[in-house]
Amino acid sequence: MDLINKGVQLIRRSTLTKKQHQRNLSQESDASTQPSICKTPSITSSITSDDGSSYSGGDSNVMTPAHTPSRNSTSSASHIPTSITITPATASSSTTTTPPHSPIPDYLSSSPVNASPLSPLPQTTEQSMDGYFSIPISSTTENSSSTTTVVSHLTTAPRSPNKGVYSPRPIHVTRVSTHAVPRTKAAKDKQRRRQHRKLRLDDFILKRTVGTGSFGRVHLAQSKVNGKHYAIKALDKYDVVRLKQVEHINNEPTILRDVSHPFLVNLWDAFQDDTHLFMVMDYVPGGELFSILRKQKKFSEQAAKFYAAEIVLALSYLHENGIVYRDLKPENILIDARGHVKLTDFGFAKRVENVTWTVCGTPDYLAPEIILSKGYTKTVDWWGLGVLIFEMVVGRAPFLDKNPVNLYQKILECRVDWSEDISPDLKDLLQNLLTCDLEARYGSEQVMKHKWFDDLNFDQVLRRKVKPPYIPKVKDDGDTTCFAKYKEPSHLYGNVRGDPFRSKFPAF
Ligand SMILES: Nc1ncnc2c1ncn2[C@@H]1O[C@H](COP(=O)(O)OP(=O)(O)OP(=O)(O)O)[C@@H](O)[C@H]1O
Repeated sequence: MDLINKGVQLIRRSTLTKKQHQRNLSQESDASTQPSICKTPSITSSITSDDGSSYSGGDSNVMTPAHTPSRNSTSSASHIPTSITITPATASSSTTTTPPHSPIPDYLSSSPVNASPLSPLPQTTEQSMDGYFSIPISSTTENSSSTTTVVSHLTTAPRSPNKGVYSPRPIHVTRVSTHAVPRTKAAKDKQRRRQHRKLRLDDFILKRTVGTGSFGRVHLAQSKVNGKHYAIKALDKYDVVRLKQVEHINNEPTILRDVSHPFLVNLWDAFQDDTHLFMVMDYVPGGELFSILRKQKKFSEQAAKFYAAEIVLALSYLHENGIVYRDLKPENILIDARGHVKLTDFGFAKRVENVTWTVCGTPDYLAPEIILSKGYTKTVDWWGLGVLIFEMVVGRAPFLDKNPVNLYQKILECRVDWSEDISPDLKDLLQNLLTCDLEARYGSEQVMKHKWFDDLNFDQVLRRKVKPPYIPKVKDDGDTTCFAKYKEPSHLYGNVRGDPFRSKFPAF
């Protein structure tokens, strides 16, 4: 009981610290249409014992203020329908017997990895709406074992940078990889990402903001080399340091560089200038699952099953690679042009050998073992999956209370506010995910074999062969209609000033 009080007190302190920053959708212009769910900010804090000492093994030893979001959106995404036709999954009825293991097998030829920002597009290559390009990077060969410098063959043409109009220009691309031919698709993807020089802001035309977070914003950006669109997350170094998030922020590119999976966002590079940190990712044009859920209010079980299955595979891949994600929520699930998911925001993801202690995540989604300040493992992500599925099907989180202390008590007692909307099979699955008994809580294999997923073939899911319930209407790879509008900053990046923080961010 002592431990519970300590945990709840810790959360209370943490929550109050961040309350002033807390924003939710009621601040958006179309607040009248919002359902009962709100965008919930992520929090982080290390566990400090009564005597003030820190538990070893945590991410940081200091009680940190919240990982505070500031979503300054001024209107909601315009293209998301208020009702979507949910088509049952088209996969065969057989259940997967072998859960897909890391690394991603070769048969995933339709790689989710996009064209490199420095890779010119051959004129014969058609730009695909989901960002798939089947071109090799530049004119290098994959099994070359030496470092070569190549020059693309694009013709020079005048650009209109101010209007953001793309015209190709030649660029020198240095091949830095000298590795042997990669054996797997994942390895190939990783190698492709290393095959260009370090990116810089000047390689892109920065366009509108598509999302905001605690320390900065995510821009749509267009490569000056190939005209393709990317997402650039820009974070203010000063804020990151002030809010003691240096380690988390370094974790994000470090982990993203190491992963490659159809349902994870792809990172091309991370770099910094004097004032900001930048991450260049594939742009995922369908917007947040959160926005779709908000407009829909809730999903049919069949639709929820589709999203859940893709997330199950993403989490399983991360766990097999020793990574715990720790911030599962609809805000962090993006929808690509074909309607498949891309998990983004790896700010809380961490390589975990055994257990970790940091209190981080989003209040509604916090697992009991995190609140209890117990060491925890990847089991927290399976708890998060339970909360996510519940929220998709019911339209609200399973544990709700305006008072954070009561909310955490409910979580600790696993007092789920069940709904009639849930089928017996799903209830059984959720009871095995939303359980405080860590030994009993389902993991990857048990989830995939559960009867709720009986009509879904996970091999088909992994191959992106199951038909998504909702396909966003995007007209080109830089379409932003699925994203809310945000107030743009008056001045952008590139200020040159003394930079005392550069060495704190080796991952950039
Ligand atoms: N690759 C992407 N393509 C399109 N939009 C993106 C992409 N990455 C992020 N976004 C948008 O930007 C928003 C903020 O991104 P992200 O969550 O990574 O930032 P953050 O600073 O870590 O946020 P928070 O502080 O809430 O954790 C996302 O919710 C999403 O709407």
